[in-house]
Amino acid sequence: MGSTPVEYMIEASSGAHFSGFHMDGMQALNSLAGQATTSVNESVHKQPFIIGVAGGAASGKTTVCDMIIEQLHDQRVVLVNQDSFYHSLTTEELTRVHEYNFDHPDAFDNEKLLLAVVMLKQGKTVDIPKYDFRSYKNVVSRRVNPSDVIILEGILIFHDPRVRAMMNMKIFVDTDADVRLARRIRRDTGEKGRDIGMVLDQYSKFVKPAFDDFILPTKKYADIIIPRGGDNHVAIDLIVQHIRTKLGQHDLCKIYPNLYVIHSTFQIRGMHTLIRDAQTTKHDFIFYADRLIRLVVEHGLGHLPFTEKQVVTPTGSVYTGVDFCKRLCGVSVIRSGESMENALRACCKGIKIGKILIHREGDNGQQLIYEKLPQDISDRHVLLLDPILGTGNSAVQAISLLLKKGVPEANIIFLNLISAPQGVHVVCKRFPRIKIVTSEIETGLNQEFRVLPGMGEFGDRYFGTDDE
Ligand SMILES: Nc1ncnc2c1ncn2[C@@H]1O[C@H](COP(=O)(O)OP(=O)(O)O)[C@@H](O)[C@H]1O
Ligand SMILES: Nc1ccn([C@@H]2O[C@H](COP(=O)(O)O)[C@@H](O)[C@H]2O)c(=O)n1
Ligand SMILES: [Mg+2]
Repeated sequence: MGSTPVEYMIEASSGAHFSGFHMDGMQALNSLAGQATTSVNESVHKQPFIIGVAGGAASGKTTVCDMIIEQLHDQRVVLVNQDSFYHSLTTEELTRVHEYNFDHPDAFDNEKLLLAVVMLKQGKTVDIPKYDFRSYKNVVSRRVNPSDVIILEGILIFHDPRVRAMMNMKIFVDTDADVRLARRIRRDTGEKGRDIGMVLDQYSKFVKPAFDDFILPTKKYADIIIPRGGDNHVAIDLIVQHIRTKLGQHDLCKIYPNLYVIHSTFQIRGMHTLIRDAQTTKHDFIFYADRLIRLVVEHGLGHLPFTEKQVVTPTGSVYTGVDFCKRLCGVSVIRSGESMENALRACCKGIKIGKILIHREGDNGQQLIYEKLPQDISDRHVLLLDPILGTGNSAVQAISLLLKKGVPEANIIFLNLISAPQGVHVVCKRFPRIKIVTSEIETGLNQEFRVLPGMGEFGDRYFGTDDE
């Protein structure tokens, strides 16, 4: 697998945190440092979803993994077993194999495992050794191709914090010790052709103590603990559902839990196709932009807090519902943001709407020119309106002003029609508690800081101030 230092590989992979947008991630950092330079990354690669499955020996890990793989039949899934990374025994060790502790973390080549996971995470092909339980050696290797889902399975797969950190989901299979022992005896005497006395000796000398000392302490890292292993169909269904949702999500949503991209449908794609088309008439542009804006606004309102409310229906029955949040207001970033005001007014009768004007000089120098905000804005939830999030520089100015006015960061919902990854990184990193709701994530920015593929100057097209 070459001799590239693992630390370097991890660093590159933790571009993983800018998943799918490695270069753009770096550029976002530059932007953060006030030097917004961005271009479209041509070598975008989608990050795989990495699942770790740990648990005692014979707890049912492989069985659970097989069931997940079967249910994810339409995805590219690869299973990597920690067993593959057992050190081959030397001739000396082979003569005293009954004294060898296969359940200790040192029994594995942890660096090799780490490197393999880093490479798979980066979408690279990797050769994984195959371990033979009868000869106690790595005999051959198999080629593993990049996949959408990578499942890492093994008794101590949560042991190394570097491997753990690369996992998107951690599962611990929790099976009673007696059941594990009974299964182990059956498996080792059958499949591995071992003597029952040897199996029991190994269990009391190494397997049980190592479970208590090394495996059980990693249970705390699990996101999901599955009792009854493969018999727990509900847990497996839920896990598969979650993986499917995550795979369908934009990679940025995996990094920033407060970024919400509205669920795409062919209607939504169709509307985007129309408003992005340079040939679309002004009338159609406004019509379809309004439809999309309305969807974003409705989705954004769904993130406001609510209180439970009961009403009596005309049939005399009690309906338990919710009451809308009353303390809210809109703030539009002039001029494009004003295009979103109608949709907000249509959803929230009589809502107060403030305004902010930020002057753009190039795209580095941003200057706040004008603001008119409700006096009691600090007591309100704020829907900040701007159809396009590009570099994130104007957004940072606008949000900073709201914070200065006393609006809690968590009370701000930033509504966009389209958002560039660079802007998302900048805003989400600087203001991790605000929510961004958008209808599509763009590819990137061009040299002039224009969003790509974008839809041109939104304000000009919407308000009819472009040349035509
Ligand atoms: N729910 C179950 N009921 C009965 N036998 C099971 C169950 N789950 C696993 N087994 C059996 O127990 C043994 C160990 O299961 P496996 O999934 O290989 O565990 P692990 O990968 O954790 O070592 C296998 O022989 C398997 O067929
Ligand atoms: N040569 C070996 C290598 C490992 N073991 C045992 O396998 C167990 C881990 O495998 P699971 O599929 O059960 O996770 C572990 O308890 C080792 O003791 C072995 O017996 N011989
Ligand atoms: Mg197994």
